Amino acid sequence: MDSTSTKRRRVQRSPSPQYKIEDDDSYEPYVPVAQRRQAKLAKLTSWGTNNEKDKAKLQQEEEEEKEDEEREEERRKERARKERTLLMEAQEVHDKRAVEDAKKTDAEKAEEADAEILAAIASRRKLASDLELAKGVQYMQSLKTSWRPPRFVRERTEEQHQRLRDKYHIIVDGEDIPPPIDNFTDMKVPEPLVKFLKSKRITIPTPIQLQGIPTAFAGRDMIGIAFTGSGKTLAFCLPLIMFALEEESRLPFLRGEGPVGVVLCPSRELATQTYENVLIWTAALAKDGRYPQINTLLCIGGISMGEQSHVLNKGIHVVVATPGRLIDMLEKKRFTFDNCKYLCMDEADRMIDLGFEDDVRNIMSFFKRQRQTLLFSATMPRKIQDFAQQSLVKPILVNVGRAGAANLDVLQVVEYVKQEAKMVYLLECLQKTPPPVIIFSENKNEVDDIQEYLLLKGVEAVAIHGSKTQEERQYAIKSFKSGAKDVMVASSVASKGLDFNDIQHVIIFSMPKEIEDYVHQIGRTGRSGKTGIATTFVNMNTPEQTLLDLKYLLMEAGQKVPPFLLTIDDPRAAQGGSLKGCPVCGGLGHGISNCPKLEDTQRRQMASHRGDDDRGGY
Ligand SMILES: Nc1ncnc2c1ncn2[C@@H]1O[C@H](COP(=O)(O)OP(=O)(O)OP(=O)(O)O)[C@@H](O)[C@H]1O
Repeated sequence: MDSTSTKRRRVQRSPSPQYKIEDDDSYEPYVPVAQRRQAKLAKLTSWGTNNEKDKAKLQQEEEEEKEDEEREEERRKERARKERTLLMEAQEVHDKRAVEDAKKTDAEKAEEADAEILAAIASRRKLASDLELAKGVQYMQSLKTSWRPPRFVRERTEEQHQRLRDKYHIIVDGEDIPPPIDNFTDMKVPEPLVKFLKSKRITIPTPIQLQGIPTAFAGRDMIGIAFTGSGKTLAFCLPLIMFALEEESRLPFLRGEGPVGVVLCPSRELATQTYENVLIWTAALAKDGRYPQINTLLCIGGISMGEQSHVLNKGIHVVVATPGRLIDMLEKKRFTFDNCKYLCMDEADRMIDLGFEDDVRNIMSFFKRQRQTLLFSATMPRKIQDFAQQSLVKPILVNVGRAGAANLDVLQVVEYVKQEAKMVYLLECLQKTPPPVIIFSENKNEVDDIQEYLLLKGVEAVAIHGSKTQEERQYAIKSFKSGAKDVMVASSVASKGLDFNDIQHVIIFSMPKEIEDYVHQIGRTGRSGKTGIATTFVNMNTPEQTLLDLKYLLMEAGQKVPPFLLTIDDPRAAQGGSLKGCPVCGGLGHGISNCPKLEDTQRRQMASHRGDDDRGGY
């Protein structure tokens, strides 16, 4: 800017709080432009000179002044723009948002609120161990194994693979997905084991096995989701047994060496059952004489590890454990995970979900090298899937049916039974099918009351819940499994993963608040392709939201919905909102903001912060 214009600006501005005059001494009163022009004209006229030169000069000066004025006006506007207060801007943003909000429907607003809650709970740390997180270790490639699909399978096109998946309703997601194989022999499962499985009527792989076993054999991290009773145990145990066989054949394990892999379970009962399966399958291999003995250790609370000393004194190939006892053993260095490279979590959503996440992270910190991680469950809400997926290496998702959907082989009957009429009606219900029957109740005292009532009525019943001793629990399972007892009354302890022979009928005496628990409970029947019945008692004590979850689940499974359930309206439908399942529990009848599981988890977390958490199952 030149000095003339500076000066001109000074004279043109009247003092105001906003435009401070820099040099008061040079102040000149403001003379409007028109007045100045008049003065100039008068001056020229008075000189009596009317020549062309003077006129041109006057014109030029006028033009310059005009330009100056325009420039000044521009600057003024610019300054005004810059000096708009933040408050004004904030007000504008607020007004704009208010207009946008007014346009949104209640359902859209609710959806936004749900997304915010989900984002808040999803911001948890990854599942990688503390050590891995601290060292910033991040594995980018999956583990390499020596397993290859047979050549004729490799030569199939991707379209052929997909056709096979479509045939069995298998949904997969991930990079470089190994091919599905619909035959155990083609999967290269050792012949004596194939023979043994055949003797147990396991001849054709189930959908989760057909895609899950090749995926695990190929060393890939995976999330396996499939209906209750669809053979997930074999899908994750077989690969571990094969890896153990391979390592033992290469260099036999000596005392203090191993394990090759570990299977983590959320309850002692489930761990015991998985352990027994591994024992049977590895024994079938060893019996053949061509394969080495695989040593398996059961590592659960409530049993003396002295009983397992015969295994601890040898090299260990496989460990089946509950988290609490496993951490204890690792801390005492009874064995190490220095060479462990396979970690499978059964009922994984439970393990990660209900406050056991830190235990799992702690267990992971004992691994000294890259591992293959597998998560399996019948219910795996989106929140857990997202969370787990971030923590696995190039994971493959193998999904058979919707996660959390009921097994279609179970006939679901829901009956309205008044609280005081339940016991009597229970006896009537027991007549529906021959034994064995399981009765579920949410409450330990109620479990005891039901057992007592049935015993009085001459029904051979055992009971199992978290407050029973380990011996009592073992006795109940053993006598029920062997057929010595006809009825087992259980709290949710027995609902997850336990595989009893040919349960005919499941009676849910009190409907659990969380629909996932219901799915697991009815899933004790209708296993391995057989059909079963589930009768559920509901009444006015059952929360409406639970009833809505139940209504949608029945509709999804194509089951008969009783009239009293049909009359319950979904408030979300009234708002015109979407009826997507809850990402926290998978329930179809509510959103995240009123998820009973989220409430429970938060309550549990608060309890654990206070130090009064009950981890009874361990
Ligand atoms: N390919 C197969 N063909 C027939 N039966 C099978 C097959 N694979 C496993 N089974 C049998 O099916 C039953 C259920 O298997 P398993 O306990 O592994 O189910 P699951 O999917 O883990 O169920 P849950 O989700 O309830 O734990 C078992 O008795 C098992 O022996």
